[in-house]
Amino acid sequence: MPFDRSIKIAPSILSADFANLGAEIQAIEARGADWIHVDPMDGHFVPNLTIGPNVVAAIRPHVKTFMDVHLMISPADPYIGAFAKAGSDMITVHAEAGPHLHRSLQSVRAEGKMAGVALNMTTPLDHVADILDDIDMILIMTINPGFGGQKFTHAMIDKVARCRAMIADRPIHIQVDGGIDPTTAPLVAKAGANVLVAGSAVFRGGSVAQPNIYGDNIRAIRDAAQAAL
Ligand SMILES: O=C(CO)[C@@H](O)[C@H](O)COP(=O)(O)O
Ligand SMILES: [Fe+2]
Repeated sequence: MPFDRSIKIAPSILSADFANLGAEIQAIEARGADWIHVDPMDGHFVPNLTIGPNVVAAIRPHVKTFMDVHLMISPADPYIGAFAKAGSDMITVHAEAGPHLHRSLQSVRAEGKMAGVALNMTTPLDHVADILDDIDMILIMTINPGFGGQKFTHAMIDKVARCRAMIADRPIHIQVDGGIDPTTAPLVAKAGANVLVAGSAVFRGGSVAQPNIYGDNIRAIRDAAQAAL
């Protein structure tokens, strides 16, 4: 199958109602979510504690699309097996999480999962330039990781463009995460990102009782991004 570089909207369930995660996932998938983005955080690599492998396993039966797991855990290696067995489709590790990024990627692929690398805003593209064959996705952070609802960092647009040039025609997704909404989505899409994570901009104003708002929010982000291509 040819590599699919079309725009994908990946709602971050960090902004969902945690008391209703299964229903929230069903609601956003029924209204256009392409991937489900999950944000495990360890209270050490980032100053927040969120989701562990048990929760990922619990929501897995509700995810019919693609489970994209962004590990904000350092070191990640001791937990890769657990998140793989919980049903992740993509496991993304931070380049800064250490101690050996390439070994982490090997572990993810050995579990039969797709392997992503997240780069914090101050981490240069050089960290992945020599290992592109071992990567399925590069996640360019557009905020400091740890919390939803932060403001997009415009300086990252040029980094996305340089990442697009670096990967050329390789089958690697470029994901952006942080402050993506209908205003910022076209900027990153034009620069070359094809997987747009959005938490607050998807869940804002909606609920499982008012799910059509999720559909409106997803559509607004996708339409804005596609109009820029
Ligand atoms: O990884 C993270 C936060 O560290 C994200 O996935 C956020 O959940 C995105 O939230 P918004 O900026 O879209 O509200
Ligand atoms: Fe994330």
